[in-house]
Amino acid sequence: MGKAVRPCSIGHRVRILSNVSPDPRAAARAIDALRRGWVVAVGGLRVLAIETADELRLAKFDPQGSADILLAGSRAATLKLTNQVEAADSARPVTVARTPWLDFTAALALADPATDLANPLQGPFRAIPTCNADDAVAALELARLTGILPAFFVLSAGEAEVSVLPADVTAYDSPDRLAIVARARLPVQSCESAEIVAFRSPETTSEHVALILGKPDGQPPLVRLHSECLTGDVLGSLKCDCGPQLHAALHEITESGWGILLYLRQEGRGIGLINKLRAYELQDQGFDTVDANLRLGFAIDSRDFGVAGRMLELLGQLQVRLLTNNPAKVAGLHASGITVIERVVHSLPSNPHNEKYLATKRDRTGHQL
Ligand SMILES: Nc1nc2c(ncn2[C@@H]2O[C@H](COP(=O)(O)OP(=O)(O)OP(=O)(O)O)[C@@H](O)[C@H]2O)c(=O)[nH]1
Ligand SMILES: [Zn+2]
Repeated sequence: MGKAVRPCSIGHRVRILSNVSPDPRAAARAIDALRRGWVVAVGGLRVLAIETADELRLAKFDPQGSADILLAGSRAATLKLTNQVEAADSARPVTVARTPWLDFTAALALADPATDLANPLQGPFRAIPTCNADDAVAALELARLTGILPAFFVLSAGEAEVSVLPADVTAYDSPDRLAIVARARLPVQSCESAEIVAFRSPETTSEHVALILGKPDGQPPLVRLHSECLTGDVLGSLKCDCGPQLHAALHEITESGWGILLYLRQEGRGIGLINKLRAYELQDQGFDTVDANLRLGFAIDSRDFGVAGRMLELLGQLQVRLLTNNPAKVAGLHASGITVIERVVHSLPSNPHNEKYLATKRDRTGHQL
């Protein structure tokens, strides 16, 4: 099957706007719109998220039935579509040409891996060059920030109620505008004199917190970056090690004299609760935590630890001892100007449900135990 030569028609009208400074609020509007199933212009593309669309919305968006499908590279690789394009990773968009048999139901099956094993896909499907690649990358990033599947019906520019540019998306996700907004005394089991400090930025809904345990004594604090895990932290899930790690960190920090636990709203390594639960469903089918993320069309880990760096900077702590097995956390803090003077191993006993998960972290994501 050869590659189709289909010209990309660039949306000049929207492109002209790229001279103005980035507007993170435009990204916030776009996230809201995608969640509600509305059409969004991302640069020179118009997209309709497959997950939040339906037959009627699709017919209105695309009366001719000519909208192609935009997928993340790692999802396309799962669908064996990447042999038709250059090597793909999750961040690299792949466009699938629309065909008469690619109706709404078929598009949903391309977007959602839940039924891959039960219903082999009907094809043939054909990958074609992606128009406005930067805009397509920004659309995929918006899907992650929205917590929906990274898959869209896509048309070139035209009317849309909401429009956003790639630079707006980057500005939205930047920790630069994070600020301290509230702080209060919070006695906790491990430390009665703890203080909680809450952070947020004007556009995002993520409210990160720091728990300061003990009194600063002039020494670099022992710090734990904890990424949100509703299932592990609150419900006591045995599938991961988050709950025990959280509680052990609170005690270890208190015992060390003083330190800080950063509770980062990065559920599911940044893909959100719903997508994490989709990954769990795939894990029930036999895929490990890494492959499950890739099959969904996400990176293995979407977290940006710059947010933690910014929080430590706002707390005036530029040197830390870090409780982690994850070298990416050390590198992420370094990249945001925080010196990690020591990495302290943070391993807890496994249980029969998380043994494989912990082995995958060691073998596939470079965790050092
Ligand atoms: N996508 C996805 N996220 C998961 C899965 N299991 C746990 N998580 C998320 O992974 C994050 C837990 O990571 P952390 O404990 O902060 O850190 P880590 O990368 O394991 O590194 P350590 O500091 O060594 O513990 C939380 O956001 C969890 O919700 C999974 O199977 N899939
Ligand atoms: Zn967890």
